[in-house]
Amino acid sequence: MLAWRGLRYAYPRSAAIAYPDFSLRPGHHLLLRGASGAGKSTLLALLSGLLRVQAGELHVAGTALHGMPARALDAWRGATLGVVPQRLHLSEALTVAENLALPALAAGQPALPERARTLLDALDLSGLAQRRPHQLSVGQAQRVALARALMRKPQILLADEPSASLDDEHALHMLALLLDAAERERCTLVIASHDARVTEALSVRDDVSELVLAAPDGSAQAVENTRHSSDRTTYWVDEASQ
Ligand SMILES: Nc1ncnc2c1ncn2[C@@H]1O[C@H](COP(=O)(O)OP(=O)(O)OP(=O)(O)O)[C@@H](O)[C@H]1O
Repeated sequence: MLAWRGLRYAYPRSAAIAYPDFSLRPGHHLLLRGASGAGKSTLLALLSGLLRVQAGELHVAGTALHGMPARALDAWRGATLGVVPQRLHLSEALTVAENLALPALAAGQPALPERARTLLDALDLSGLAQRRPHQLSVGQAQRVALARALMRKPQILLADEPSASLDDEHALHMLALLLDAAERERCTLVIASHDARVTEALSVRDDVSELVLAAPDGSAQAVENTRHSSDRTTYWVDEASQ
C-alpha cells in the first residue's frame, strides 16, 4: 500500500532530506513520528503528490508516483487520498454540507449528498449540516474535516498532527474516530504526530507500524535500526542523510 526506496527531497538551496527505504506491512497503518524539522510534513506532501518526487521511487496505493505528471497526480490524489490537515481548512463561507460537497464538485463529480448524510450520522454530526464552521465546537469542526476527507472513499487517509491543540479527552477521541473510520471505510491510516499521547495510545495496537525520523543535526551518516517484535514493527532512523 505504501513503499519507497531511495526517496530524497531537497528544497531550493537546502540539503536533501533522505528517507530510509520503507515498506508498510499489508493491513498496517502508519504512525510517522519525529522531531520538528525531521521531514514529516515533507513526506506527507510527497505521499499525497503535492510535492513531486525528485529522486527515488514512491508507491502509494498501488500507483508509482515518481515520474507522474502534475495533472495526473492531481486526479490521482482526489480519487485516492483523504486528508485531515492540521489546520482544518474548512471554508467559512460554506455550510458543513457544502464543505463536504466541495472535494467532489472540485473534481467535476456529483456532490453525493447521501454519502455526506451517512458520514455526518456516523460522526455524530447529524443536524449540523447547515451550520457554518464558526458555529461548531473544535471537536465538531475536526469531525467535519474527517467527514470531508472520507467523502470520496479514499484508499489512504492522512492525518497531520490530529491531536494538536486538543486536550487529552478530545485527542484520544479524535484518534479513536480516525481508527474507526479507517476500519469502517477499509482504508490505510497515515498519522503524522509528535504527540506522546498518540504514540502511547497506538502502542497497544498490533496493526500500526511506526516510522521515526530524527532531526538532522549535520551528520552525513544515515543509520537505520529496524526493531521487529512478533506483532509490531518500529523503524528508528537516527539521522537523515544529507
Ligand atoms: N518550503 C520550504 N523551503 C525550504 N525548506 C523547507 C520548506 N519546508 C520545509 N523545509 C525544511 O525542510 C525540513 C523538513 O521540514 P518538515 O516541515 O518536513 O519537517 P517536520 O518534521 O514536518 O517538522 P514539524 O514537526 O516542525 O512540522 C526542515 O529543515 C525545514 O526547515
